[in-house]
Amino acid sequence: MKTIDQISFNGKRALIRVDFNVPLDENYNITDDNRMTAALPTIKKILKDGGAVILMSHLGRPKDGPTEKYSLKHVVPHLSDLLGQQVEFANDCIGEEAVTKAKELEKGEVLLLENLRFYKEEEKGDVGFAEKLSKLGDIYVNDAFGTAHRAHASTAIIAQFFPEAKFFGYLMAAELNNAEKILNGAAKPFTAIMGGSKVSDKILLIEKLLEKVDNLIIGGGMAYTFAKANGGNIGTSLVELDKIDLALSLVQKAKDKGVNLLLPLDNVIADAFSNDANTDVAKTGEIKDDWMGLDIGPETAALFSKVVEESKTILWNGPMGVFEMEKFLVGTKAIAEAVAKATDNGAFSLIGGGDSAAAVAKFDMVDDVSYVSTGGGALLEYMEGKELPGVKAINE
Ligand SMILES: Nc1ncnc2c1ncn2[C@@H]1O[C@H](COP(=O)(O)OP(=O)(O)OP(=O)(O)O)[C@@H](O)[C@H]1O
Ligand SMILES: O=C(O)[C@H](O)COP(=O)(O)O
Repeated sequence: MKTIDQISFNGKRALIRVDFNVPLDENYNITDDNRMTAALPTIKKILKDGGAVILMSHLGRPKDGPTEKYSLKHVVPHLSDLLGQQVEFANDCIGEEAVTKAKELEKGEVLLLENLRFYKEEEKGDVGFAEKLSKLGDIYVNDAFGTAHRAHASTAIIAQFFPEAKFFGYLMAAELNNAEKILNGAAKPFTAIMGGSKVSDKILLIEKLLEKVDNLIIGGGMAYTFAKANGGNIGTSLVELDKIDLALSLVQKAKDKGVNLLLPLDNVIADAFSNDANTDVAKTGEIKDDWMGLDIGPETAALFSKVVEESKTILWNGPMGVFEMEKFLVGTKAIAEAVAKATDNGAFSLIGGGDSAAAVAKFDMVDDVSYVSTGGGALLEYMEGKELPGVKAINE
């Protein structure tokens, strides 16, 4: 793997694509900085070598050019704190200001460019735009694992302008190495825990995992499509009616492959999608009309936890319930505790990005699992066996 360990950045300007697409609250405070802290080792190595750093990223999905809400200037104070030095900011990612500021950077200094997606050329993978960006640095480093599944100007197209000077950052290398431990050579028993809102987002991954795992646990909103497929009453729970046949075929496939497929036995149900709702516990398939399942029930949590605790490799993607609300986080927390226990007993545990990572962070358990990925969609696509454009661009 071509990583930044292979060169010295002394006297060079490194143009680093990072994924600082972090959640911000209404006052522009960063509510989860995992993606920023994860990029620090790469930045620090380059500065220590005697290089200068130019960071580029997207934030959100702006549709109409420059928008206050999506400005990366909001992350400058926190990034400066994390690095222990003032980070410069360019109000545009290309153009005169960016060029001048990049050129004037001294050894050990850091410049952050404004949101790349203020130009529609970024998502289009425009070659001319990529070329303009490429002029800002001597060496291109891709450390944006979270965006590696996008063939955008800054994540993939730009690499052609650095045929001899393109490298993976440490975060990218760590993400790929950890994903590899799951994909190839997972110690058994191997358990995958799938949750979250929709089956449709995870079909390909589930199919791929059926080839590899011993146990497949399905919880969260997606479990109700399976419950419905089995003919039960699910009340007003989340369901994808057009995926019922698919759910049945996945159950059959699991049987054919000898995979132990575990679905919820009971559920915490509520009479409204609210933390103030009345709650009860119902067996799967026996949810009252007008009530909805918002978490796995206690019997299920105990069953899932037992299987997880006995595992040697664990992949977890998607919460077991609506963990954002206090009343419905118990199931997700029980699973997090089981994963932590297994990890303590020597298992390798990888937490997929997005909401499962947010849940583990909320429970303050990030250090109790083996690895929390910064990738949401990127990790899913990598696990599905797809070649990520951001990875391919450095490798070829
Ligand atoms: N029973 C349920 N009913 C409704 N929503 C649910 C239920 N269980 C979980 N959810 C919601 O599903 C959401 C997470 O689903 P998603 O598919 O996005 O998960 P993820 O894969 O972890 O996240 P990401 O896609 O960001 O990587 C959470 O906001 C959670 O509240
Ligand atoms: O949050 C993510 O998954 C990445 O930053 C990619 O963002 P995108 O889905 O808007 O391309």
